[in-house]
Amino acid sequence: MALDVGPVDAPRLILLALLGWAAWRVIYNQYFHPLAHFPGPRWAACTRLWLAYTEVYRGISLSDIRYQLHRKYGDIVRITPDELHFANPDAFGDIYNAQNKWDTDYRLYRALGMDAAALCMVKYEAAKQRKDALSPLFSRQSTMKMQNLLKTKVDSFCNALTAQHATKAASDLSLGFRCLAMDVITEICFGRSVNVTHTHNFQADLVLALEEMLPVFTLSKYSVLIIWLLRNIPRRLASYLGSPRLSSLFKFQDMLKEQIDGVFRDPAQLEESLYPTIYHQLLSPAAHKGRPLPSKLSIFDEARVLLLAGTGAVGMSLTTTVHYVLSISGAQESLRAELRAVWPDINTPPRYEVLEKLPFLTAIVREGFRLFPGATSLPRVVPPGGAVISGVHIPGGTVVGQSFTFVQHAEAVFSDAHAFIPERWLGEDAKPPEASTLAFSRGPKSCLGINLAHCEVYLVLANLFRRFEMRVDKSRPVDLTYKEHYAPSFSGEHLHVFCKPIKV
Ligand code: HEM
Repeated sequence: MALDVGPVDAPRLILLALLGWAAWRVIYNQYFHPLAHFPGPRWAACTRLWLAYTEVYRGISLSDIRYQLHRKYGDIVRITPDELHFANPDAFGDIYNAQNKWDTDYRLYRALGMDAAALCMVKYEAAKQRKDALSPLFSRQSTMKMQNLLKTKVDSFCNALTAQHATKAASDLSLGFRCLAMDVITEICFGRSVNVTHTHNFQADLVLALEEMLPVFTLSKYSVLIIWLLRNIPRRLASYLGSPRLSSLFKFQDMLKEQIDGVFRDPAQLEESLYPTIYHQLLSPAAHKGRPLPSKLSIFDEARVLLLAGTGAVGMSLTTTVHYVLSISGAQESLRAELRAVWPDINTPPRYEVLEKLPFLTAIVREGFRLFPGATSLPRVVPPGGAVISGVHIPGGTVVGQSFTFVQHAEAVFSDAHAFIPERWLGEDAKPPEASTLAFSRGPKSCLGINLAHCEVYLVLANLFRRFEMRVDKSRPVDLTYKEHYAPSFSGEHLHVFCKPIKV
């Protein structure tokens, strides 16, 4: 006999079917899922909503959640129904290495709302092709060629510090480093610097707007609606919900769109540029080896990723490093003495190639990158055949990851791991240099800007410590506690430093 479903019963039936499906998913995830035997909170195994509740509603940073879970459940924790997180530092190399051509997990990468950029492409092959096209712009050779341009930006930054000191005020270096990094990345990528270093004490709206955007990425991991809004929200509403500063971000995006329209309309204008930009690379048929060139939208997404990636990590790792150097008695004097030996005349700074050979400066750079809480757990999808991670077979399709701090801050790898000890990179028992580049990840999705980041960090530290006597403003003690929103965000008191110029 046919079931007589009237118009009133249909919604009820749909609701019942949905509830039944949800109940079945919970039971399946708990008892029959291939990851059912991995330890973790019961509700985390049932539904992703547990993590959303803990991270978004309770406001606990994902990095803290992971440490708490590993303390309770051991080395491998099931953090959502289909995701495992590893505490054992050996897992890092099993997940992030050049041989693993694994896809990335769409839930994190799509959440950034820039799907058509290499970083957010979840399929290995597509991401690699795009990255290969961009890489020459950020090679070591190319970075060396751009050094004079970097030097100009660092000089402007130092002039801003000098001007601020003339008013007897401390400089907000947390923002200052990000302003400088933003000036550099916009000049290199788009041939047009935003010049935010000139903003009074570095309070640049564009930099602050990027910081305000970070928590949105934590929300968008759990909601497609927010991802949609990221692209489509009316500007007025965004500024109302967020802050008026967002308008500076919108203006910048308009500038990018205009630029992209311009190069599509008249590619010949690229020939006028003094340096190659991302447009030269992304619109070069040779760089794409005969494959179709990216669309306007795709270039726009790439540009936005570069702005984000090239600003925050450089700025925050410099903040971390300078804070620690200034917290060790005598460290800035030792560094200055080393710098003076290769830079006796203050008006004739050495090139990066000289600076990168200085042992103490190098040890400081490495230790700074190690302590910077850099990347979150970057989720990768185990291929269908499964994989062995940390000595355990993990089924295909599992999302796996390890927060970099589980290696960089692990006592088993670095003794007294939370202390800033540049000496661990010096002498006969020195740690191998590659251990300091973990912060840039490993394998096919490792950082595109590693050469540029090193060059910037060396030039900035050398200029700061050779050209200024620095003293922390103790009335405003810095707080480097961070919250994880894809990238870490330092939401506490900024690093304020009196920077007194050195004349000779
Ligand atoms: C201290 C500075 C930096 C650190 C610690 C850092 C770290 C990282 C890490 C860990 C990743 C991997 C992200 C993932 O797999 O999700 C990454 C990717 C990336 N970084 Fe950096 N980064 C830094 C500076 C820069 C700079 C200056 C640029 C500018 C060009 C840049 C551009 C990128 C891009 C475009 C990607 C995506 C690569 C891909 O699509 O596979 N980064 N970075």
